[in-house]
Amino acid sequence: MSKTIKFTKMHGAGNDYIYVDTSLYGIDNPEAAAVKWSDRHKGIGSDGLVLIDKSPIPEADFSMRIFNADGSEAMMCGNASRCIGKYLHDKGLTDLTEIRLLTLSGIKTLSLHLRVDGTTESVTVDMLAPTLTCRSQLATTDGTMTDGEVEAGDRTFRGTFVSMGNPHFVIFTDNIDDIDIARYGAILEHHPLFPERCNIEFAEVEDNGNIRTRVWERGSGITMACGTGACATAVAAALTGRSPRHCTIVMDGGELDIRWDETDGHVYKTGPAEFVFDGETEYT
Ligand SMILES: N[C@@H](CCC[C@H](N)C(=O)O)C(=O)O
Repeated sequence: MSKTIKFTKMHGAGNDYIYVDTSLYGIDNPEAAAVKWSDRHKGIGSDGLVLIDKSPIPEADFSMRIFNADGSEAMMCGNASRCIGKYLHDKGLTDLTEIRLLTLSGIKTLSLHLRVDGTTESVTVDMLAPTLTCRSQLATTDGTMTDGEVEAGDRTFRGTFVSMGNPHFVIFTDNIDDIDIARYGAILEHHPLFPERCNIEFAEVEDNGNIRTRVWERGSGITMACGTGACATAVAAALTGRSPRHCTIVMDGGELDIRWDETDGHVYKTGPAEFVFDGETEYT
């Protein structure tokens, strides 16, 4: 039987998702809904689907699940987590301005920065500590790779593996605008080095110290920004001596401020969160 689902379209630095409050609207098959609704021609159009609910455990306030446009579920989404903060606060679902969000990669704290009219302008997310050794996500003998060589079709790239819960491979280059992101991103996403597939970031340090980054996301392809990808890029840049631990990542859809704290080892990500529109759709 078909039912009407209310949803909200939001974006963080151009990384756009469809948000559904599953405490109101149950979605039995989120994988299929993500594929159908994300379609930019025949659906609503998005980089994926995000489900928001109350937390099932007392240590967190709310929970999220994220499905890419191909229906695959990811452990975490940095841009969506900021949008969830705005969604919950600006729709009056919570008075909290520090929200503990349960994700598949742990509880992330969202700190909301409000405008004078009380709406949310930007959000800082404590993304917890990056993981640099992960044998399930990286098939090297020790589960690490820093500036290692990887072949992709007719090219060899050097890159660094960083997991922010989800896997990232960060490639620094001097000619970012000349790289065919669609071609090499797709090859690298499915490279045997990455048993769970991988998100791929191509990055270039600019003269002013900002890091220009273009993204190929696992399960969604080229996106305008990736929050976990921005964190992974900043961590890879600091690890390899290309940048201090606090930097600005400039993506096609906007800028994210990333700080890898020396004391607690956590990565703090600050950036915009925007409503696009509310809508409803039939769900069968
Ligand atoms: N856009 C996201 C990450 C979404 C999941 C990713 N494609 C994956 O499969 O790991 C972000 O902002 O972090």
